[in-house]
Amino acid sequence: MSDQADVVRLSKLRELLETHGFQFKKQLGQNFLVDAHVLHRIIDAADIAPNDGVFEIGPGAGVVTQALARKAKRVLAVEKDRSLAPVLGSSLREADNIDIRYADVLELDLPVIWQEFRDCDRVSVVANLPYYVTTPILFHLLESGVPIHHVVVMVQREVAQRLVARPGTKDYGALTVAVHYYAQVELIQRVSSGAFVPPPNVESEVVRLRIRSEPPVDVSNPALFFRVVRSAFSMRRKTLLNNLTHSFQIAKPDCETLLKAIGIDPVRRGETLDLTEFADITRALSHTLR
Ligand SMILES: C[S@@+](CC[C@H](N)C(=O)[O-])C[C@H]1O[C@@H](n2cnc3c(N)ncnc32)[C@H](O)[C@@H]1O
Repeated sequence: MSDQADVVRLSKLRELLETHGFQFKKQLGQNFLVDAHVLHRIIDAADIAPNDGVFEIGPGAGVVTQALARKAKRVLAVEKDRSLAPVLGSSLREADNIDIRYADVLELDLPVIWQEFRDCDRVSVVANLPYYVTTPILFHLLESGVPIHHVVVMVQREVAQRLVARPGTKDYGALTVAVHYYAQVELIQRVSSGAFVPPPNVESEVVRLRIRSEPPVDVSNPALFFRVVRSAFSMRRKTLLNNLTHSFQIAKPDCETLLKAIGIDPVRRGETLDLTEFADITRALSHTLR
């Protein structure tokens, strides 16, 4: 179906929801997309080939789902709100390559779900995310170990800025470092609140995460790497030395020697360190903690 069909469908969204007596649930982050231009930017960014699978989180009324199904081999979408079943049953009735599961995505065993994409060349994740669970969902995906090509997601603009922040800036934090460990992040499109029904009270942004095949830094112990990152940002105004000694229970002089040995000034703040420096600290600490 054509792009024009999306415009028509979007204009009928309210009618479809009313027909089925659907009530929006704010607590589930239900802000449905009604802007055809933004929809097409999402689909373009997902760059789906005919033999690809797509995992969609939160199909809502199925607007993004339908557009994805026109490009992909199969779409598996997981929706927490069962009351959307009649709406989705009606909006997706013509597609035979869409499978909807009613579940909380955070409770799904993703390696098991990925089995269903066995016959697909690549699998991407696409979602207009429910903002109240953005970070847990991103980590559920990234830490699952399943092979993901791209993740194209609509997030709150504030989160998008944190994802692309540079060391030494106020937006740079544990989320930035952790996501960069797994992926390269690109900003795709700023989206105003008028693109949704009902409009959220924050601005949004579409971002694309290109999942790395290998981490960008050599970290022999990823669990320790993430502990170091969390520790460095645990008290932002404290020095690296203070945060690390507190989290890892090492004597201050020993920690100072360790940091100096790898060329890192102990009085720096965690927010000034880049990924390579976090990796250096992890390796040094793994010898000390042995
Ligand atoms: C921002 S809306 C997006 C709806 C639709 N994709 C669109 O773009 O119009 C987020 C959707 O995620 C669903 N949702 C919320 N929490 C969820 C969870 N934990 N697991 C799966 N779906 C969830 C909501 O019910 C809602 O349909």
